[in-house]
Amino acid sequence: MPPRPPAQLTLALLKPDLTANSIKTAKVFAHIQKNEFNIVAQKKLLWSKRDAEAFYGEHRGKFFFERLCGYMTSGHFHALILEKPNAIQDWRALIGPTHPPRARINAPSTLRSLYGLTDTRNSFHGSDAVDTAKNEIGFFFPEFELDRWEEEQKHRSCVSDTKE
Ligand SMILES: Nc1nc2c(ncn2[C@H]2C[C@H](O)[C@@H](COP(=O)(O)OP(=O)(O)OP(=O)(O)O)O2)c(=O)[nH]1
Ligand SMILES: Nc1ncnc2c1ncn2[C@@H]1O[C@H](COP(=O)(O)OP(=O)(O)O)[C@@H](O)[C@H]1O
Ligand SMILES: [Mg+2]
Repeated sequence: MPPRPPAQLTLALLKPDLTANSIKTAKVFAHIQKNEFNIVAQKKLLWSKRDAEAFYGEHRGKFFFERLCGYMTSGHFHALILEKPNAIQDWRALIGPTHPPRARINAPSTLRSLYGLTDTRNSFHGSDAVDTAKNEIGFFFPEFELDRWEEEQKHRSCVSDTKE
């Protein structure tokens, strides 16, 4: 039996346009399960403008920054911690390219292709790297004990190694 690859965490958002539609939201949770992501934590929240500007600070000054913050404060949305081997890369691959109109041409089976509306209202977010995921998990889930989770991963891999 090959050793079990280590699990990884990523921060996923189901943005307000999607969360407002309970049928589409249920379908997305089914996609998450079908793609074998484990939901380690989840919350539904409503952002202030300050929250949105803090999270998307890297885009301050870009032409779409105001409309992005307006979109992200337009309603409640889901924040999830997803766990899977290669969770960061797999979730980014599942949601697809940033712009849904292009995704519908280049990546038609991705979630942004299926559910995204426009370049700004693209319905999903996924952390883009290990450090980003750590920061974004801390941003949404300050109560989540990431160090403890990492210790548990080390223990799990030791146990599975000794079983080999
Ligand atoms: N470089 C640049 N691109 C722009 C500007 N304004 C709009 N665009 C781009 C953004 C989108 O990729 C595309 C369509 O713009 P829209 O105003 O329809 O924005 P978007 O598609 O994000 O729709 P939405 O804001 O959700 O209503 O054109 C701009 O001032 N500079
Ligand atoms: N050219 C654009 N026009 C409108 N909105 C954009 C554009 N580029 C990015 N955005 C919005 O800003 C968010 C963050 O952008 P970025 O980090 O580049 O993409 P991603 O969310 O795929 O990592 C995007 O999810 C989208 O909502
Ligand atoms: Mg990004």
